[in-house]
Amino acid sequence: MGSVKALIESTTLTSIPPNYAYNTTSNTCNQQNAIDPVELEGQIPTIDYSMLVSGSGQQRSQCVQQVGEACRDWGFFYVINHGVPGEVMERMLGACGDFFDLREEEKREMEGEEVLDPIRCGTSFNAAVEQVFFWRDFLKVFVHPIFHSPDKPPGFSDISLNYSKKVRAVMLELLGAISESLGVDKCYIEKEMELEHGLQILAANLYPPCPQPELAMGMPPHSDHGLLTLLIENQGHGLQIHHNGMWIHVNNAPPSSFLVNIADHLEILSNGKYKSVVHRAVVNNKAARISVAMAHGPALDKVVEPAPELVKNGGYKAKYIGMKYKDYLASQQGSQLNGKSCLERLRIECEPSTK
Ligand SMILES: O=C(O)CCC(=O)C(=O)O
Ligand SMILES: [Fe+2]
Repeated sequence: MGSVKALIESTTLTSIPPNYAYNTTSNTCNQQNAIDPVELEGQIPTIDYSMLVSGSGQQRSQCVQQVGEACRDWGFFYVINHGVPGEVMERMLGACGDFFDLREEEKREMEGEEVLDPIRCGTSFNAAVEQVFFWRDFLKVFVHPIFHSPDKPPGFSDISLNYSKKVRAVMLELLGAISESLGVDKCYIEKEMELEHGLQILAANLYPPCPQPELAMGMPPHSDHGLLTLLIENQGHGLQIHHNGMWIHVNNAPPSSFLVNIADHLEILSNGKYKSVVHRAVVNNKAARISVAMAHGPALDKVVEPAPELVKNGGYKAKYIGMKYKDYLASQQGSQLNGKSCLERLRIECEPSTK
């Protein structure tokens, strides 16, 4: 199937083809889709990363507490002063733009066949199983534990290697703070999830300008697999997160910040103390939007289940059954993306224990 980029460049579109019409009554009459977005500005918490790595003891523990509150109350937060230079982020976004500018035949060589192929590009989310397509082209590359890269465009490999390493260091420090905020040792998540062999996926999204943005959808409501996602974008006005029953526009990112979100396997590991958050990407009719989401998960063969220490600390029974990360990934990426449906299948209904 051709990319959305090729579609809009092949002709002058004044309306979207019917198979991209997502926002029809049959699709939006249920669940989160029906709720109008409500703008709440400046509320997503901001974490000053420098306090974690170079603050005084007191500043650091204050920051760990803020991280814990952001995870508990929002599941999304900005990270500033993280030490990754703004130009490294810009170059990464630029290289992804150059990738999407490759000729269709060049991109087709990198389509991939299986959801676990280390380099995969395409359009929509999983066009093989979808009836309605999303206004989105994507590139997904496994960059850890083994680094992969498309061999085009020139420079992509160096830029993505440098970016991936820098983001990984930030992610590990954040997971350290998250571990501490859960009352366990700083290295707890890193060790338990075998992050030395952890999967890291660079996922680049292109949302070309759309003639009928109110009808199309860039990415449907979903939560991310893995532990933590760090996102950057070339412009705001696209991402929305579902918070307290409302859709919130995310468009006031502090300059050069990462937007970090809790993903499904941190919800499982923390036994639901920190929850992954449903989000979606809408499109606009003015300019192409590019986002680069760096997803960080455990080792592919790791069975993720609620951590015994965290189950006990909370005085609750395990709320999720364990599943191998690889199997979860294959199941989520190989079907239609639909809210938290994949995670819900692992949920155990249980009452608080009496002890
Ligand atoms: O483009 C965005 O802002 C969201 C992308 C996203 O949710 C994802 O890649 O999982
Ligand atoms: Fe996402």
